[in-house]
Amino acid sequence: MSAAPPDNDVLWARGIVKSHHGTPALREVSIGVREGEVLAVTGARGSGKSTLLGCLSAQLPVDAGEVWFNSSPVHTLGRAGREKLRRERFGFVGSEPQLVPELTARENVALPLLLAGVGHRAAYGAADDWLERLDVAACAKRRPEELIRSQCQRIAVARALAPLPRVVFADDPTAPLHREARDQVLRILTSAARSHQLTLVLATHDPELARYADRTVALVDGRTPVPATAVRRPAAAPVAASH
Ligand SMILES: Nc1ncnc2c1ncn2[C@@H]1O[C@H](COP(=O)(O)OP(=O)(O)OP(=O)(O)O)[C@@H](O)[C@H]1O
Repeated sequence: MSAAPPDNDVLWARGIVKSHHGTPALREVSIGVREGEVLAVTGARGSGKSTLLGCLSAQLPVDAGEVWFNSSPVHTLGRAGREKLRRERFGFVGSEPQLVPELTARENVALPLLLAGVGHRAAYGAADDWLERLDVAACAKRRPEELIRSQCQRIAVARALAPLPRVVFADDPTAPLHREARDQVLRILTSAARSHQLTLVLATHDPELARYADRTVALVDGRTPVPATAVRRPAAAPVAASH
């Protein structure tokens, strides 16, 4: 029997164990993510970052341990319950943009809003807004095949943020970007999260990118050797959500 999750933790996990086809990826990881914080999960390749984000975001069922979202258990949900939670509360940006190839940039960003029942005008209005913020408004009517990878990745970020999910999970989101675009996308992602009180969990193998986070948790070989002492970033001047 475990303790109840603290009230101010939007995500809370205790003793998560997860293997992929017999390969251990997480070995009793415990972590709390506070409401509205930007948390960086760092670690070398293969240290378990993607698996941890998968377990916290209800994409992967855990083998053992507990995951709670908003003081409700996630580890006891079946596939349908996890899908509903992901659709309604979470946004996801991966290292590949994974846009729908048949749709334009604007349609890709509007899609999750339309699927959630938002009206046509409001959904496309929000899509235009977020494309503008991510500096890809000029791509609105183009399909992914007509765009370069870094433009597609900005569109994927716009798509994740437009529905204003409670938590955004970003798994190495700047992998396809060169340095300048990388910094811009991370600034927009983190400042948008802060200005809209979204919680952002950012996995990266690049410890330099942790400077964008409020707090960092390091994974080593599927464990968190420095659990709660997590490095706290000094308060920084807020960055505007749009530019
Ligand atoms: N689908 C899979 N099948 C088998 N093993 C897997 C699978 N996914 C991950 N693993 C293994 O689980 C461990 C953790 O992988 P994970 O992708 O979570 O780490 P990571 O820190 O995100 O790595 P990277 O930075 O390369 O994405 C590694 O040993 C990896 O090889």
